[in-house]
Amino acid sequence: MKPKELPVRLANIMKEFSLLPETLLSMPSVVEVSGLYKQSLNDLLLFEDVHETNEEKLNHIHTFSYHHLDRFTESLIRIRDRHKDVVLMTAQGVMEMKEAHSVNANIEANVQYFLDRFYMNRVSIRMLINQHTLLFGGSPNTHNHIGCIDPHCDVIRVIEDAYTNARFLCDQYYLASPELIIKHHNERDHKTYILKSPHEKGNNSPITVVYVPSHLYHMLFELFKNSMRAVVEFHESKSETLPPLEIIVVLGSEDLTIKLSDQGGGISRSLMDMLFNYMYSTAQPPATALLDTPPLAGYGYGLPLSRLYARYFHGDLVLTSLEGYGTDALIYLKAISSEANELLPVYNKTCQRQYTTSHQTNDWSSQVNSAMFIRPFSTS
Ligand SMILES: O=S(=O)(c1ccc(O)cc1O)N1Cc2ccccc2C1
Repeated sequence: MKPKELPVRLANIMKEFSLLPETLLSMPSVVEVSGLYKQSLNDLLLFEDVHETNEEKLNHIHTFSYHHLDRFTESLIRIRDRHKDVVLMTAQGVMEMKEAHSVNANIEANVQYFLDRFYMNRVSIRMLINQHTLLFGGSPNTHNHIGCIDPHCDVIRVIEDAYTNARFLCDQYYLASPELIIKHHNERDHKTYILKSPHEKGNNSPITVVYVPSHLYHMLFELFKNSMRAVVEFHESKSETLPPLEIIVVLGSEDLTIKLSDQGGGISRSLMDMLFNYMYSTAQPPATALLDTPPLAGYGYGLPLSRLYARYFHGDLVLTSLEGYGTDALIYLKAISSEANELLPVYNKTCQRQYTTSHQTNDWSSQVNSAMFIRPFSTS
């Protein structure tokens, strides 16, 4: 890791903090988060000079830097631990703001823009810290992982783990849970394999990708929770057997796509945007009642954060819903590792303009033109 990478990323997002609407910046939880970042930046700056030494101190630095490296790694671990509740704290700050002030579309747009970049910045900082502590922290290397990156991440296995754990939660709370059918299609050998039940081991070559298993798990666990809840609640009054979830994994030449389909009744287009909106996901209006009773409560940020994990390595997470029937959730990953570099927020004029310009009001309007709705007399 370039020695200045971490302080640069911390400093970038701290500068952006200062552009936030005062109504959010002044919230107690946000003030506390800002304090954590200042503290952590100061911790890192203590190591600033270690890398800039002239020749004659080099020998001294060698012994010192080994000792220093330990202190540097310890400092990173302390920073990672200090920031472990930042997502919850900022969500609390959003909640405090909604209770204390009226929020207009402009503030909502700024909060959405900021939190996407703030959480992406945080994912990248935690990634750097984990890489450093795993590579230099002395812990034994888990079977040729590079830090937290698995060069042969077995997608089906992570799907099975996420399904099993989400299903356990679902059974505990609803005393029922849908089955899962897994299909996978490999562009290279043009065959589609169907695994009826997840524990059945297919004898075909596993679909693997260079990825961070914990990121993939986080996304899948979130999607399984949503789909299981949807299927159980949509069908419980119908006392039918629950329709199974279906997953298809397709390894293409550029994309590795995972599509999870449920028959959970879906969601209307007008509500869909709320699922990724930090302001709605932290509020308690009926709209989020959909997704915030136990055991899925407290996962209000689950979808926006999962989408950030997907986008961090230039992938994406997309929902398409058929209201009244069910929802497809698609995770797109880069099939080629060289394409999967980090996607980082950049602090520049464009970003500053985002906070300073007021968002244009709607420049489309819906006209009811009665002439269009005059039915021709029916001939039937
Ligand atoms: O909005 S959803 O279509 C939905 C959203 C995301 C997802 O991953 C899967 C989904 O199915 N859906 C979530 C949910 C919860 C309780 C009752 C009904 C529903 C409908």
